Amino acid sequence: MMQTTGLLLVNGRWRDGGGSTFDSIDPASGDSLWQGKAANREDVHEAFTAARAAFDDWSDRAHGEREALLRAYARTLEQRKEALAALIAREVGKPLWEARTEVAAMIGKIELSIRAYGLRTGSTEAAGGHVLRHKPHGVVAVFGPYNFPGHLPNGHIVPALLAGNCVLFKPSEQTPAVGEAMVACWQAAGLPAAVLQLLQGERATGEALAAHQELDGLFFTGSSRTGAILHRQFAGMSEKILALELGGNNPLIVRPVENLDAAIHDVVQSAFLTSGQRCTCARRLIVPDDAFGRRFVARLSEVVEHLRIGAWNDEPQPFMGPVISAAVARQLLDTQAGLIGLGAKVVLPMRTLERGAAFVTPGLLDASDCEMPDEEHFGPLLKIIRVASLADAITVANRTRYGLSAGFIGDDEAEYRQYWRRSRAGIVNWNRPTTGASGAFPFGGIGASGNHRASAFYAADYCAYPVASGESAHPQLPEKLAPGLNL
Ligand SMILES: NC(=O)c1ccc[n+]([C@@H]2O[C@H](COP(=O)([O-])OP(=O)(O)OC[C@H]3O[C@@H](n4cnc5c(N)ncnc54)[C@H](O)[C@@H]3O)[C@@H](O)[C@H]2O)c1
Ligand SMILES: O=CCC[C@H](NC(=O)CCC(=O)O)C(=O)O
Repeated sequence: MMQTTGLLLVNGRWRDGGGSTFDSIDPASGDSLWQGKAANREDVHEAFTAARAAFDDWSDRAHGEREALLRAYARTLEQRKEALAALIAREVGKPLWEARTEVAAMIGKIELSIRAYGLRTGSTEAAGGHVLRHKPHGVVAVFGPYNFPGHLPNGHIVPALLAGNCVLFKPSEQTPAVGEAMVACWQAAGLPAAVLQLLQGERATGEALAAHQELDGLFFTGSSRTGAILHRQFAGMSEKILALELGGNNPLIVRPVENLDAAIHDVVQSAFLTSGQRCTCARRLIVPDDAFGRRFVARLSEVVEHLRIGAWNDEPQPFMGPVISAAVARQLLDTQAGLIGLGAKVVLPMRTLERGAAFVTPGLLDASDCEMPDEEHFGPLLKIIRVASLADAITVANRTRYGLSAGFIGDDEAEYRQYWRRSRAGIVNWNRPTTGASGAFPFGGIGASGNHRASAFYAADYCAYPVASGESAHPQLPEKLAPGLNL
């Protein structure tokens, strides 16, 4: 297992924070796996001062030099990949097989970001001495969520550094160990001091970072609730760039298919991968209210009931692990009880396992006859809604203020095209899970799922701003002077 220290990295020095102590708990065992002190306002201020001082040198470096540092970081990740995967798995609770895919995505992000920078934010020249270049914003903060503690902050940090920004990184307070291990990889790769700094902490640290006057931009992945707070906080500050990657209440429409089990597979991957803790997870399954729909739900229930649930290192490996904490498991069970109180019928109950308080089984509720709140329930709880027609399915799918991912399962292409035209989401899939988006494409949502700054391949766009220049090595008189001008 990778060793971590519980320290901050400020101006190239690992040291204690001045704030209160907090722990990271392995959700499977309940053991503390990391303990450290949060960064307080003074720590945050010191990090901003150091980042500002480091910025000119870092942004002046040749682009190729920054690319080389990114590749050195990728090599370090490659060398440490097994240990890093084990740490991710243990801290989040996801199975080792899945944590390995997270590390692979982190490594893959390097070449994708280099390609994206060239295609979306590189330099171009046009006739007449017109040149387009891009410049970094300056000092930016990255706040990460707990469900992908490596891959998602990495998806902001890599393109931000490549563009020449200095970054202050605050991992989720639930996954500080992975945040530390990731920053240690950058340091081992030779990144100069203060170009990337680590500020551990809870909400107060995030608030101090977001409110600092030296901040030029904030790249945030997390809940829509926190995203809305930050959006309000940044109102009237058009000089600061804010990229929000938020949650969803994602619909998945099911229509007749020949291969029932292939369709069930896609639903399970959509709703229960990572114990339902992916922003792209399907939350609402919209099925026909007929014999096919009933057969579909019966088979789904049978398959879901037998999903293997276990700890990250169990053998054989489980499909899914615990949720992030016992507190979150309790909240999910309360949510289930609340929905039942509103009239939802239990198809398969979510319940706690004796294995530990953070282990819950996946639940299925039939919510056809009740008014459900338009909320993201971030866990393995799928609501089923029966509808009479495709038109009704589309109406129900769009009945949300969110717009992250959406899916359509069905053999009829014309029906899918009809849905695609009416859908309101940044990711719309056909006969594929709603999860597992490609890093080679933009990734982001509309509505309450973001602020129109898609990440993944388009992260390059919010990491640099365009500068258009008309250039000439020497002043030159034009062939024709303006009327009334004599030279
Ligand atoms: N769209 C995406 O790309 C994407 C990806 C992963 C997760 N998510 C979403 O993230 C959520 C799960 O992650 P989470 O629970 O860690 O999110 P969260 O919003 O609780 O926390 C995210 C980060 O914000 C910080 N924070 C919380 N309140 C703050 C405040 N008032 N000011 C400044 N910082 C504050 C936290 O400390 C943490 O670092 C889900 O809603 C999920 O859908 C979205
Ligand atoms: O939890 C939210 C992210 C889910 C994940 N999305 C990506 O990995 C986007 C691609 C990228 O950022 O490179 C998914 O779709 O499962």
